Amino acid sequence: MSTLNNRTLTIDRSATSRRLHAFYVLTKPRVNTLIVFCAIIGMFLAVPVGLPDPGIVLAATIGIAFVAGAAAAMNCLIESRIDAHMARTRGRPLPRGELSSAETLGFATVLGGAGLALLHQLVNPLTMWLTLATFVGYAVVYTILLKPRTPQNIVIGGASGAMPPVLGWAAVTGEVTADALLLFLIIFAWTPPHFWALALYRTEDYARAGLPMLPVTHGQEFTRLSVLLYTFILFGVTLLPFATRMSGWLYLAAAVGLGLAFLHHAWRLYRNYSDALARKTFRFSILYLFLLFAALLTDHYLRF
Ligand code: HEM
Ligand SMILES: CC(C)=CCC/C(C)=C/CC/C(C)=C/COP(=O)(O)OP(=O)(O)O
Repeated sequence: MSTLNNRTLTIDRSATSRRLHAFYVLTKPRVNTLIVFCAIIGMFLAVPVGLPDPGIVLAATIGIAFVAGAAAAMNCLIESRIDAHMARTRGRPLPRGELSSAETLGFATVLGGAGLALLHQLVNPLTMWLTLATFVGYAVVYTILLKPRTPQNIVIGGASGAMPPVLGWAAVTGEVTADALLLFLIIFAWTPPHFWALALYRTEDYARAGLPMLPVTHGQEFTRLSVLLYTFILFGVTLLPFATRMSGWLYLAAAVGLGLAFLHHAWRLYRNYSDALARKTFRFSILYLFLLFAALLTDHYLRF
């Protein structure tokens, strides 16, 4: 009898941990780690000398992470049918039937509500409103309105992905300055080459799901050219923090080095396409953004 009870307990426990893991997957934890990292860098860059208030940093980080997780869960809910058609996404909790729509909606509401309350009570109302606007920008404007309608979906929708450093900045200063907008601009220009590199080697997936991504609507060659053009724009935009004296020589060296490496990937992709190269370029885009923001932070503290 006691053996049976033990076994039932073990099965229950593993069922519970599977469900907890499914909720965790809904928040797109890997994407959101970089999103939150960029928000934290925004918090540190916003303070001219010294460190931001650790209590604000902690509350803002948790608040932004919760709302970003809720936005990802809403995206999974809205796109569960589309996700079922794509090899990359069909293993997500909703298409697999691990979680119901009601559970996902409940989870996103509680997580997002908790994040917004935290931002309002422990950070400041401006950050709460900007984070809410970012949530709506991703879950509604991008996911519902733009993504199924236009290949410019990620160019326009990228504005919400570019918000995290602005949110971090607003959290510690209570305002949004021109320097914060430069950080926005960097992620905004980075998003098209980041996403289109992936879309190039996932074109069949997107075509099957009926989504008008650039390689589906305008073909591979036009997309490769677009990646190259946006990587040039990104290169120019990343020089602005140095040009405006927001950042110094160390940052400039990193921006030029990383920018040339990104251009090298984009150029090779343009001249000599392969899925493997597109995958490599996509992976590099992530490393690039991480290192560029790390360079902004290092430069900020080594100059003082
Ligand atoms: C509208 C803007 C964006 C679009 C459409 C987009 C699209 C995508 C897609 C489709 C993936 C593959 C995800 C998967 O297979 O689960 C991905 C991965 C990723 N994205 Fe983005 N992205 C955007 C903005 C951003 C931003 C702003 C960041 C960070 C600041 C970011 C960071 C990442 C990271 C770290 C991954 C890798 C995830 C992994 O390894 O599983 N993305 N992105
Ligand atoms: C509140 C806050 C900071 C929110 C930030 C959330 C945000 C704007 C995320 C953008 C990055 C992202 C998850 C893209 C996935 O694109 P996709 O949804 O087209 O990818 P999929 O096909 O994998 O679902």
